[in-house]
Amino acid sequence: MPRSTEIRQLNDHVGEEVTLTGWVEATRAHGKVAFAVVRDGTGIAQTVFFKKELDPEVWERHAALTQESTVAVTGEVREEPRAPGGYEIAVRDLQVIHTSAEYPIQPKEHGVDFLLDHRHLWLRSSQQRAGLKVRAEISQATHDFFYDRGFTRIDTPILTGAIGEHAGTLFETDYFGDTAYLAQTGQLYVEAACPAFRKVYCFGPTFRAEKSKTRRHLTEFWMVEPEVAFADSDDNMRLQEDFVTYLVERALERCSTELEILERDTSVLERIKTPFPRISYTDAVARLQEKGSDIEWGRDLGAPDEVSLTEDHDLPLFVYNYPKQAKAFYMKENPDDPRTVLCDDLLAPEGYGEIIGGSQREDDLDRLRERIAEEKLPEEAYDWYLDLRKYGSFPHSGFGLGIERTVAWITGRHHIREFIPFPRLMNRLNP
Ligand SMILES: NC(=O)C[C@H]([NH3+])C(=O)NS(=O)(=O)OC[C@H]1O[C@@H](n2cnc3c(N)ncnc32)[C@H](O)[C@@H]1O
Ligand SMILES: [Mg+2]
Repeated sequence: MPRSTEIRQLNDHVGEEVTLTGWVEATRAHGKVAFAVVRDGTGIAQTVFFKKELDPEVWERHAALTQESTVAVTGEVREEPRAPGGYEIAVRDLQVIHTSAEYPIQPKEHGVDFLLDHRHLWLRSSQQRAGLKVRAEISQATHDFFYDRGFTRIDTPILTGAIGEHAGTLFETDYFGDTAYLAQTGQLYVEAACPAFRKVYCFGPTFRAEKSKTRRHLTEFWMVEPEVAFADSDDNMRLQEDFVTYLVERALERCSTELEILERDTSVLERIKTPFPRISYTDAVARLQEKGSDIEWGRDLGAPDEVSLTEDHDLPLFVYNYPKQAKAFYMKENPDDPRTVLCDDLLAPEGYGEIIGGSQREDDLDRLRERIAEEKLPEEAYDWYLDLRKYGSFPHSGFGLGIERTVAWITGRHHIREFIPFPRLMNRLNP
C-alpha cells in the first residue's frame, strides 16, 4: 500500500505531494475540471482534477468512479478556503482500489427502518460519524474524569446469577444447565469492590428486556456506574453534577465540529454549571398536580412528568427521595420518612428526562434481607451481596449514567439509537 497521509493532518503538508486513501463520497465534473470528495475516516477532502494536466486514463478513471469506491489519490495539497477543511488536493494520479457496487444510501431522504437495516453502511454518513465521535469523546472523558479523581476501574461481569434491577426485565440464558442473566447493572459488583478500593467505577454494556419503544430505551445500552464508600446521597448528587458538567465541557471543548454537523445550539450547553437544582419527589408531585397532572403520591414519574418538571429549567434537575415502592430493593430507607428511600434521578433539560439513577445503599444486613424478601427475590442469589453487610458494612452510594441518553441530550438529537454503533431495540437484533 502507498504511504498515505491522513486528511486530519493536511494542514501540515501544504505545498507537498501526498497520497490519500479512502472512500469516494461524491464526484462532479464541469467541462475540463472535475472533483471527487474523499473520506478517509479522519475527515473529508476535496480533490480536483484538471484535464489538461492529467494522463487521459486518470481522467477516465475519475469519470468511472462510483459512490463509496475506494481510491488512492496522489496530488499537491493547496489551500482552498471554499473546500472542506480549507484545503484541496490538485490530483496527479488516481488509483482505484475497488469500484463499489451501486451504494444503497443515496444523498436523499431514507426512512429510519431502511437506515437501521443498513446501519453497517449508515455509520459512514456525516451525521452518524459525528454522533459516534461525540460518544467516543464522552466515553474517553468518562475514563479521564474518574482516573483523575483516583477511582479504580472495575470490569464487572456480563453473565450473572443475581437480579440487579428489576426481575421483569431480565434476559435469561442457559448456563450449563443453570440460568444466567445478562447484567442489568454492574452496581452490586462495584459495591463489593469498595472495601478494596474505596471509590470505583464500571463502564460497559448492560441489558434490559424492556418492552419499551420510546426514544429513550435500548435493550442493550452502556452505563457508567461509580460507587463510593463513606459517601451519602448528598455526596452522590454532588459527584453526579460534577461529572455531567465535566462531560458537557469536554464536548464543547473537543467536539465543536461534530456539534456543528449535528446542528446543535451550543449556547444551551454553555449554560450548564453546578449546582443543579433539586426537588424532592413529594414536592415534585405537588408541582405536577398544580400543573394539572393526575399523578398521585407513590407512583413513579413517567416521561411526560419529567418533561413537565424540567420545562422551567435550563439546568439538569435532581428529583430525590422517591417512594420505596417505586424503587429497587437495595436503596436505603430515608430515616426522616420511611415511606421514601435516599435516591435521586437526574433529569436532563429540553425534554430528555432521566439520564442518571442513583442512591445510597442499604447497609444494614437485616433491613436489606427484609427488602429482598419483600421484593420476593431469591435470597440465595444474594448471599455474597449480603456478606458486604456482614463483614465491615459501610455507608456508600453510587449511580448509573446512561451514555446514549446523555449523548443524545448533549447533541440535541431525538433518538438514542443513533448513539450506539449497532442499536438493539425490542424489534431489532441485526445488523
Ligand atoms: N449504579 C446504579 O446505582 C445504577 C442502578 N443500578 C441502575 O441501573 N439505575 S437505572 O435503572 O435507573 O439506570 C441508570 C441509567 O441507565 C440508563 N438506562 C436505563 N435503562 C435504559 C434503557 N433501557 N435504555 C437506555 N438507557 C437506559 C438511564 O440513563 C438511567 O438513568
Ligand atoms: Mg432509573
